[in-house]
Amino acid sequence: MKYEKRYDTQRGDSHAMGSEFILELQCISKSYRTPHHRSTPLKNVTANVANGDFIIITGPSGTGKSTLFRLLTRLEEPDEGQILYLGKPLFEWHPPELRQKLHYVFQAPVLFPGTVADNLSYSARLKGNTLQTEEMEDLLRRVALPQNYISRRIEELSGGEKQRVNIARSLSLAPDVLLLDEPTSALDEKSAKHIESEIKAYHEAGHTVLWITHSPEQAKRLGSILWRLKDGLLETELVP
Ligand SMILES: Nc1ncnc2c1ncn2[C@@H]1O[C@H](COP(=O)(O)OP(=O)(O)OP(=O)(O)O)[C@@H](O)[C@H]1O
Repeated sequence: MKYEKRYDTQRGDSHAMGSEFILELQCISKSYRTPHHRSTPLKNVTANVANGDFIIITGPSGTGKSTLFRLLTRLEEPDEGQILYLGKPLFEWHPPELRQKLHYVFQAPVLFPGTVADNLSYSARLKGNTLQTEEMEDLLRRVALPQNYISRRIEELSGGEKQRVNIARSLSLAPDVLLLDEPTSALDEKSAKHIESEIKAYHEAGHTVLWITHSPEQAKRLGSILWRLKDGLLETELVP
């Protein structure tokens, strides 16, 4: 699959958009307090994402990786600090528009009852378009699912198959920034590598990707920038 290249030069175009960075996290803090538990997954986190970056996010369980994605898509708000997308604070974006541009692929697939086709064409329908059968077949091929899965019912699929339908549906949205939360956690190694190469192609076409993983091997294969979250702090390093 060839993705249409969106930008001639990644960094150059982000400057052309009027902001040096596509995403800016400025002194972000987030705490949770329940009667039995208090945690502060993010403490004064500052980081920037340039247009076209491929960032791997890693860190022990419960250190705020998914929290970060929830803040980026305004499913939750930070207690302190602000996040800018294309130079504009997130609270100035209309959430549905924001979530099409900054798209969160949840770790547990969120699909509605019906067929694979119903789910794949959902985003197009929201925009008043229809998705042709060939386009759906192409989406399935991109996530290594057989084309006859178009008519399969969601409730008949395995966890890994649902995860792949979920990724295919997200790709059909062509978001500027793809936020992937352990997207291959339910997949065998061959399928996981297939997804990795599709997401790499998506990135090479000029999109920005943030990918949460617990696998050091996967991190090495994929990203050029590593964000490590621990004790509320974010360390950044370049992957050689
Ligand atoms: N709605 C909530 N209410 C209370 N605590 C929460 C809530 N959401 C998250 N937390 C807590 O915040 C911390 C960070 O959670 P988060 O899901 O971001 O971790 P994570 O790094 O993505 O973990 P994992 O690698 O296990 O998926 C955890 O201690 C979690 O218990």
